[in-house]
Amino acid sequence: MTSKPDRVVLIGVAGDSGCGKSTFLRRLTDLFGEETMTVICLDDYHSLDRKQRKVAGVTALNPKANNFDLMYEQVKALKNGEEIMKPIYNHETGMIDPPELIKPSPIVVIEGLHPMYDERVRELLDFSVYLDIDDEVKIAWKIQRDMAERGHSYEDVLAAINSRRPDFNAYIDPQKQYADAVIQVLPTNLIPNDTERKVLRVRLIQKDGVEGFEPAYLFDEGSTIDWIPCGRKLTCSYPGIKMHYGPDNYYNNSVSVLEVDGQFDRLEEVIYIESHLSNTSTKFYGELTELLLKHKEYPGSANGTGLFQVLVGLKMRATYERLVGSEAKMAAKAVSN
Ligand SMILES: Nc1ncnc2c1ncn2[C@@H]1O[C@H](COP(=O)(O)OP(=O)(O)OP(=O)(O)O)[C@@H](O)[C@H]1O
Ligand SMILES: O=C(CO)[C@H](O)[C@H](O)COP(=O)(O)O
Repeated sequence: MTSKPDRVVLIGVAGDSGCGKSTFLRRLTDLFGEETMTVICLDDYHSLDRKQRKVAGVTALNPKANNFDLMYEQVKALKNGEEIMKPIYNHETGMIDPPELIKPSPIVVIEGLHPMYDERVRELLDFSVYLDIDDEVKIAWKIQRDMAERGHSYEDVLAAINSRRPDFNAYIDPQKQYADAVIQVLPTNLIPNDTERKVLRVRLIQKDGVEGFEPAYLFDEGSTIDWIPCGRKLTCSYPGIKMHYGPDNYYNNSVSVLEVDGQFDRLEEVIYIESHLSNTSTKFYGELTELLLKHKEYPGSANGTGLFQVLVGLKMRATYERLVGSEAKMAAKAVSN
């Protein structure tokens, strides 16, 4: 991007480490393209490096280890279309590297532990999502990744999760009340006493009454529906698939919840589910399924995490188009007056 964008749309993606933020961002790149989107990892606003945190006895999740004033100033500047010199937190060395120049794109995504923590930063967001992974599932994912790819032992992974829990509960988890959409990942209800955590129950919690955000729904808006789609049009092996849709209350907000428990055997058959969903913000019939099929290999593609990540991505695209479109219309009106 060389020229200053007319309107920068700011998106927040929140979640703990290892909760699927990178996977979600890869799906967003499919929708927006790398040219249109700048991603800022908020780890870069750690004010204490790894050694200093150890000395001070605080985790990276603690606000004391982060510079929210600088985060606010720089995010605001990007939203105003200005360049910034962003610090860099180096995860390999645990130190803070010299800053880098960041130019704004039409879409700026801030992702990490604290996109909605500071009220000033939160107010700047045009759309936000919180990835809420249940502890049991988080442990299973982290163990799979950190043991296979990072050489950690089972005990190391468990100890790391436990040591972060108090600060996670105090500073990260409460942000979900501010999100426009929450993707909640839970153990399945379909297998009694499941310990494998391969089959998941995934809920998409969509805030009602947010300007320009029309929650997706199943069959009939506002009704409560339980649906077993398995049969002639959807192949399901054990333990099957159950879907649910209905209104609910979440942190004193009225929300619309969509839920998928189970796994898709054949991803191309998700078109059957898609054809019963409304307000998906797709541009053509089957776009949601097509986007899912584009990256079968991403973790979660065969369950509700993939489906809802794509759906939230489509909602972000609709927000972007609405804001850019309305700004363009306002500019045209100003010229004609
Ligand atoms: N939907 C999913 N289903 C199953 N496993 C998943 C899913 N999403 C993520 N994972 C697992 O969790 C790991 C972390 O995912 P990802 O890298 O997207 O998370 P992250 O939040 O960006 O992590 P970090 O901040 O630590 O880099 C993946 O390698 C994968 O093993
Ligand atoms: O929660 C995290 C976000 O990714 C990291 O633990 C945090 O950024 C500190 O990084 P490191 O463990 O590499 O020092």
